[in-house]
Amino acid sequence: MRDLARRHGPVMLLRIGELPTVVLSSPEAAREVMKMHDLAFSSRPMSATISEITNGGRDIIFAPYGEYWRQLRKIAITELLSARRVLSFRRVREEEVAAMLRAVAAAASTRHAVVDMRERLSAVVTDASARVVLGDRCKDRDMFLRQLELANQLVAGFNPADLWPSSWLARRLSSAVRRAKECQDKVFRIFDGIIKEHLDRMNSGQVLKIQRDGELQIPLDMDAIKSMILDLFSAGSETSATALEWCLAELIRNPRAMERATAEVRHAFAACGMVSEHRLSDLRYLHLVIRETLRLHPPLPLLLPRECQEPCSVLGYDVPRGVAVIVNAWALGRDERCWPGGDPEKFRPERFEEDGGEVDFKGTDFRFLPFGAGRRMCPGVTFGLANVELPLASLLFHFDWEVPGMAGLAKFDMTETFGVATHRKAGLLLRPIVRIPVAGA
Ligand code: HEM
Repeated sequence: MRDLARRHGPVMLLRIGELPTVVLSSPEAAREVMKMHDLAFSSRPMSATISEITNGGRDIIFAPYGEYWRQLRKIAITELLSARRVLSFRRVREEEVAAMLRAVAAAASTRHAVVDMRERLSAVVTDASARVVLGDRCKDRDMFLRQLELANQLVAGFNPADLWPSSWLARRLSSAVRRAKECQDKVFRIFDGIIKEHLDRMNSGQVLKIQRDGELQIPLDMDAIKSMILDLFSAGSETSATALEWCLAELIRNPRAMERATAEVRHAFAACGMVSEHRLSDLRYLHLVIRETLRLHPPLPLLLPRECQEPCSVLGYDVPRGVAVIVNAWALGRDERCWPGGDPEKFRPERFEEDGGEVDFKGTDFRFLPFGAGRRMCPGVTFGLANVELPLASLLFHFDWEVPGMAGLAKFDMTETFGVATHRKAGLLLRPIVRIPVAGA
């Protein structure tokens, strides 16, 4: 889509199957949709597969703009995602990261000492999120992650039932809607088990307490609660784990950046022998690394689609009602016009330093939109960053990293997978070398 936009301009109308889809690929176009006409683009298109997975949009991500959505979003923010709440979950994150470090250190002491870091990163984020959202680890975590991965592919929408919604035949021939239903059933069954175990406990997790304690304007039944929990996992864990994986992969591929980030964290925490969350804000370069990673690899490269609710004009082009609108954040992050520091394809965290720290992802700078912007902007920025910062800093503090059997770093594969969230296609098999011992390992 980036290459097409270079030929046809920053506002393109694509007809994908039966679906007219407007693709925006410049900061100016993104600003018009997410700021000037934000209200008109504050709902999302609903496909047959998304409808199955979200119970017809009874979750936060796909609920139509309105009172129901506002209530769900408010609950998620007050119970889970506000800066104060995120801070209060610090101990959970520290415990989960400590467990991951012990497991990596144990693997480092074996003869082959190769660790599947994707698996580890995914596990640490999922376990920490499960403890916060549900009140305990998810026993069926691996099965759950497989279902999330499947949902990630299905909701991308490239199946006949979603592309030709008016066709009875396409719906019959496509297995996607059936698979989406099965996927939702399996995930809800996992939640049922956890909910049953914890509903009566005092520590039953932030989201489960809402239904019991809350005086809600619009009452939520258990299916709505489960849809919301699924959202907080799918939007939260998958994105944070993906960002973490790209951070580590980029550092491996860029030894100078790795050296600088490692030196910084080892210097900052030398006296404590471990990384603790309350001083993470001292790590200036690490934050530049995270920003640069999100620029090159926004975990949701096309954000989440919006739908035009009333006819609008975007950069002089008419956008009719009902059209899906996609902002190509991946293309914005790699646009040479937006990143004057030079070579936008290159991983160079220093570019954010040279910029005087001005460019941020708070939804006001339309060159850099890893979390989107406007009313439907990601409410989980603080939670997501907390999921990335502590594990990343800790892994650099305790270990050096090698890629086993790699002839040269140029061969380190950065190909992306297909899906709403895109992670690296190749696994992240790395050899950790302990530099600073891990407590309890
Ligand atoms: C690095 C981590 C994350 C990234 C890159 C990310 C990115 C995004 C993006 C691009 C959107 C769509 C925004 C738009 O339409 O303008 C979004 C929406 C959303 N995100 Fe995140 N996210 C992250 C972490 C999280 C976390 C940790 C949570 C919760 C635990 C979360 C919950 C949500 C929800 C509920 C929405 C839907 C908001 C709505 O439609 O009103 N995200 N996220």
